[in-house]
Amino acid sequence: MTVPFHKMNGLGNEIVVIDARDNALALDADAARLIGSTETGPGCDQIMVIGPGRDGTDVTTAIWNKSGEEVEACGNGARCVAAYLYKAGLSGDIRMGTLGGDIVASDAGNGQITIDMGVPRFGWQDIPLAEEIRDTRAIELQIGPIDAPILHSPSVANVGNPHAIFWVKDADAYDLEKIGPLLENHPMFPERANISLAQVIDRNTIRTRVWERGAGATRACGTAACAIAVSAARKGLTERDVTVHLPGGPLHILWNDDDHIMMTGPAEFEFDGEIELSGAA
Ligand SMILES: N[C@H](CCC[C@H](N)C(=O)O)C(=O)O
Repeated sequence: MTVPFHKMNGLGNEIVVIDARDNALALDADAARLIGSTETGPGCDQIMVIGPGRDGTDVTTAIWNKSGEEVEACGNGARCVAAYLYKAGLSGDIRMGTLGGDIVASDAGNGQITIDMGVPRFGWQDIPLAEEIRDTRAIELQIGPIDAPILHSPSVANVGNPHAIFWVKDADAYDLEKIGPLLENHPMFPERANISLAQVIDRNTIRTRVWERGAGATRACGTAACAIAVSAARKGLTERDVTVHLPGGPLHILWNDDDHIMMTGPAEFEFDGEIELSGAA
C-alpha cells in the first residue's frame, strides 16, 4: 500500500509523521526499518503514526524507533504530531494516547509547542531495573573499562520510557558511539535505556548529549530532556524550571507543582512524500 508521510524534526531529532486517522495503519518492525532508513525511505529516528482517538483522547499515536521497535514515548515526535494537527485544522489542547500514557499538547505560540508529558516515575520496577534499588537518584552500575573520564552512579527515571542520566563535567569528553551501546544494553536495564550525559551549567541550565535506545546518538531527545530535568531537581542540582541544551537546540522543561513535566520547544516541517509499504496492515 502507498502511504503518505510528512518528514519533520524536533530540534534535529528526525521524525516521520503518518496520519492514519482515516485509514488504519499498523506498522511492523520491517515497515518501521524501511521508513527509518535513508536507503529505503525518508530516513528518521522515530516514526509517529497518528490514529483515531479513543478512551477520551483526541488521537492515538503509535511510536516506532528506526530500529523497528515500538516504544512508549517520544517528546520531539509528540511536538511534531501536534504541529501537524494544528496545521491540519485542530485547535486548543490535543490529548494524545501513547503506550506510555496520555500526553497533552498545546500551542505555546511563536512556533513553540508545549507537551504535558505526564508524571515521572522513579521506582526501580517502574524504570525498570533488573534488581531492587531503593535510591534511584544514584544507582551503582558496573561499567567495563572505557578510555574516557569515568562514568558512575547514574540517575534513572521513567518518563513514559526508560532513561539513565550520567552527571559529567564535560558532555563532549565521551565517545557516545562507543559507550552508548554498552550502556543502552546494560543488564541492569531489562527494557534497555536511553542514555544521557548531563552537564549542569547552573541551577536553571543543563547541557546534554543523548544516546537513544533503538536510534543511537540523536540531535535531540525530548524525553531525555524531561528525565534529566526531573532527575537534576531530585538531586538538588537545579531548580524545577530549566533549559536543557541538546546538540540540536534548547528545550524548556518545567516540572510543575502537580508533578507534571511540561516540555516546550519547536517542531519543523521539512517535506511530504509517499512510501510503498507491502504487508503493512
Ligand atoms: N529512543 C526513545 C524513543 C524516542 C525518544 C526521543 N526521540 C524523544 O524525543 O523523546 C526510546 O526508545 O524510548
